[in-house]
Amino acid sequence: MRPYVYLVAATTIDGRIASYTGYSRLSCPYDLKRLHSIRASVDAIIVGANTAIVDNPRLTVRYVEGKNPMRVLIDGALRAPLTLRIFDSSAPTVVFTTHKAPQDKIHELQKRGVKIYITEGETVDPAYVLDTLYKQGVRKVLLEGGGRTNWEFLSKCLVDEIILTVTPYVFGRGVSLVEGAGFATTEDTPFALTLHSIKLCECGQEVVLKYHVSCKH
Ligand SMILES: NC(=O)C1=CN([C@@H]2O[C@H](COP(=O)(O)OP(=O)(O)OC[C@H]3O[C@@H](n4cnc5c(N)ncnc54)[C@H](O)[C@@H]3O)[C@@H](O)[C@H]2O)C=CC1
Ligand SMILES: Nc1nc(O)c(N)c(N[C@@H]2O[C@H](COP(=O)(O)O)[C@@H](O)[C@H]2O)n1
Repeated sequence: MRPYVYLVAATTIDGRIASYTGYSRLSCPYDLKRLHSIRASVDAIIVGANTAIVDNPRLTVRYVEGKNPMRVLIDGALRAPLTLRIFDSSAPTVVFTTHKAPQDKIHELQKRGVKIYITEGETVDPAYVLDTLYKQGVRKVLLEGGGRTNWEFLSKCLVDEIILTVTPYVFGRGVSLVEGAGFATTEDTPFALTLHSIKLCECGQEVVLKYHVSCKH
């Protein structure tokens, strides 16, 4: 058993979630409200190290009423500086890392109440992350990127729903919604997407697409 996983992001029309400089503020206020409603409905939010470092996000519920979910950072080498907001006391934070993590950083975070899982291997197995969270009572997870982390979960068929807001911008290069080794053809994906709904955002300029993800095998 594992939690239900929503992958939520805002992209440009050329499929980028960030520009080549890391700029990623794409969503309008209505879309941010939608994002925060999803945050309020889940038990945990997962982000990768680059998102934590580049954006320094709070990952809290602010634009709607609701409880802050647990924040989960996947950071194989524990590169995230201790000064990041994700390590403040506004919500519980859990880190999944590997033997590459510096010991002094681990101890400092543990002192602050951050739960650290040091997993075997060179990278963190996303299935292990979900299994561990499930055992802690987490039933719904919001995967908030970035591209590499989205790949880690999606390529292993560990996403159930994708909620994508397409915004009226073009970056030309930057970080794609999913950043990994890639698939050669549409046949090669281990999953299939089914369009569930299309909604024009209240701002009139953004389109919210919902896809259900099913595993082929
Ligand atoms: N527009 C949007 O909706 C969003 C945009 N972003 C943007 O995405 C960009 C970051 O995306 P990426 O560079 O693709 O990085 P990322 O945020 O996915 O982080 C990748 C890093 O996380 C760690 N990591 C992830 N999975 C791991 C695993 N299985 N094992 C070990 N370590 C693992 C590694 O350190 C890896 O280098 C940022 O610029 C951010 O602003 C992020 C979220 C949403
Ligand atoms: N859905 C969505 N739309 C955007 O335009 C975004 N830039 C993001 N980014 C995600 O939100 C995090 C920032 O969260 P806080 O406002 O600091 O709580 C950022 O790190 C991405 O995960 N998402």
